[in-house]
Amino acid sequence: MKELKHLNKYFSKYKTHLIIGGIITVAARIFLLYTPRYVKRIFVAIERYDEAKITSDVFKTELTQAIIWIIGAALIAGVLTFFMRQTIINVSRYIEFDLKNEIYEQYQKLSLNFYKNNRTGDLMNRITEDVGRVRMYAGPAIMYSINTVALFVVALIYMFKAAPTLAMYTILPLPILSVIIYKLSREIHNRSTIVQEYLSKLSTFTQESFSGISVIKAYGIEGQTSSNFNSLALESKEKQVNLAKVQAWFFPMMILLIGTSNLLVIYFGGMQYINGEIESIGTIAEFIIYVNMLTWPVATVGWVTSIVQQAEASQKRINQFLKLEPEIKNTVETATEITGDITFTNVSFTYDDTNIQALKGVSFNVKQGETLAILGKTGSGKSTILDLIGRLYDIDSGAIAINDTNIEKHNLYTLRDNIGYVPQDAFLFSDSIKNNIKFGKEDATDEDVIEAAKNAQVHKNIKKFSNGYDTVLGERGITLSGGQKQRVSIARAIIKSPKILLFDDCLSAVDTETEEKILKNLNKISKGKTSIIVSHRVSSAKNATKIIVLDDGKIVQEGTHESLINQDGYYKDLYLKQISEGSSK
Ligand SMILES: Nc1ncnc2c1ncn2[C@@H]1O[C@H](COP(=O)(O)OP(=O)(O)OP(=O)(O)O)[C@@H](O)[C@H]1O
Repeated sequence: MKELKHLNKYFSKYKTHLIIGGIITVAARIFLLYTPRYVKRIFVAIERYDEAKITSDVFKTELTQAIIWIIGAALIAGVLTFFMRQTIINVSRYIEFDLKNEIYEQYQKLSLNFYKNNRTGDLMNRITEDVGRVRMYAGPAIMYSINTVALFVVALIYMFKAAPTLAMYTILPLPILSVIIYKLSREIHNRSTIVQEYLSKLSTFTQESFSGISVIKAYGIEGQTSSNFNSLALESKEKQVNLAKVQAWFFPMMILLIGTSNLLVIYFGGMQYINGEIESIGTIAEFIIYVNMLTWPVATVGWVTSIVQQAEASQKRINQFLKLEPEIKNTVETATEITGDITFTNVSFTYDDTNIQALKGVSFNVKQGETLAILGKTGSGKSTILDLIGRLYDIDSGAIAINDTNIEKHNLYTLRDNIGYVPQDAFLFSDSIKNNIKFGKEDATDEDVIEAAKNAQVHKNIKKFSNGYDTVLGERGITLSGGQKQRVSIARAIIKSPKILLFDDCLSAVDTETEEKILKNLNKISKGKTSIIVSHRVSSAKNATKIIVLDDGKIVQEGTHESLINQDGYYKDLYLKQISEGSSK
């Protein structure tokens, strides 16, 4: 129960609901237990009438009173049971909601490394499946526990008052029942975990084959994919059948044990009645009802134990993530000023997971209003520089300063708020084009969106879609071409009008003519802002204030376009290659 202590703050938050729920539960059980006692009274009345100890009128009155009590108590117990669920089960839904939000917020805070080290499926599972299991503890488990304890205590008091020896015999099989149900529940849980694993394998497989359907068709491997699916589905079916086998034991066991308890009551009750140890045959009827009423709650002891164990395991998995401290910490609470002067001094950085040293002593400076272009072979560290400016990772040595203040001394949120970042792989959400652009600035007007799209040279394309800016992208909507995606992503960055614009090879999928137009627009809108353009094309870099060329994490060339084309090296070679390619087209 150590891990489940995390939920105490929520229990305390909803304590009023829980206390009321508890009181209602106890009251409902008290009313429920009126039935066996009044059934006994009916039997006693019949016996006394039979023995002519009471008149027909008295008998009728007693019978009517008992029936009214039974119906009335059952109705009240029913209404109270409804409110019992409404309070306690609702609390479990509130806790589920709070816990999901807590986990989601924590996920948002954690750094990129966390996402690299954990699989998306696992993250999703903890926020859905695991929270679901914890909810079973916070709601049903607590409700059934109060229910069982209340029913048991009240019933035992009545039973021992009515016939102590018979009460002993009656409750004998109940612990056995509880242990059997516990064992069955555990086995059911183990097998259903395996079934869940197979279901998620199956859905991952199906999802991937649908996403990659064009590749599957192009390679003509539909048959092979179907047979892979078939074998996975076959294994999944076997696991389901295994689960069904254990589940099939549940009710027969219950029926067997209820039957045994009933037989014990009838046998020992009958003996005691014959020996005159109990006053009426009605006591046997009363006890049979008790046995049937107690069986389910006792069975739930085993079930609840297994729920608590599952919840403990799930909460442990949740706590593992909740206790993680984000690697990138915001150390400054108040907003700091960002102007756009960026200085790298001897910066080195190694990726933890791959141990690749992506930057080795990199130093450069770019002033507010200037444009820096970064070129270099693939894997030379260009994107890493951009990631470090946004503090997606913290550096190992050296220093990065923004307007002379170390980047770690800036408020992290102000810093990121002042950056417009266009990543290498433009990611667009399954939402309208308008919302995808507005993602950069939530309060942007339609005019702002159009303006940004025009500057990113994508307005004309968007206008051609029948729904224009309301066209939905992604799974539910249309797919944009690589170049269109890049331009929507550029519009999203520039709509923010940030102090620093970072473009990570984001013009690679557009033709040189469109590239030229976008660069011209960017030049216009980035007045007074700092821009860093990562590219493999000289055409993107030639107008930059400064160009640096990276090779294996080090700056190997630095200068302006004019100076670099007159210098032997990567830049000049690239320039010559690209103009010869251009002229041969
Ligand atoms: N997220 C990451 N985790 C681990 N290693 C990484 C990560 N990103 C990049 N690397 C490694 O760091 C080195 C520099 O990568 P980076 O993406 O900065 O290069 P790049 O110059 O932008 O390449 P490209 O032109 O192909 O985009 C590469 O060797 C790469 O394998």
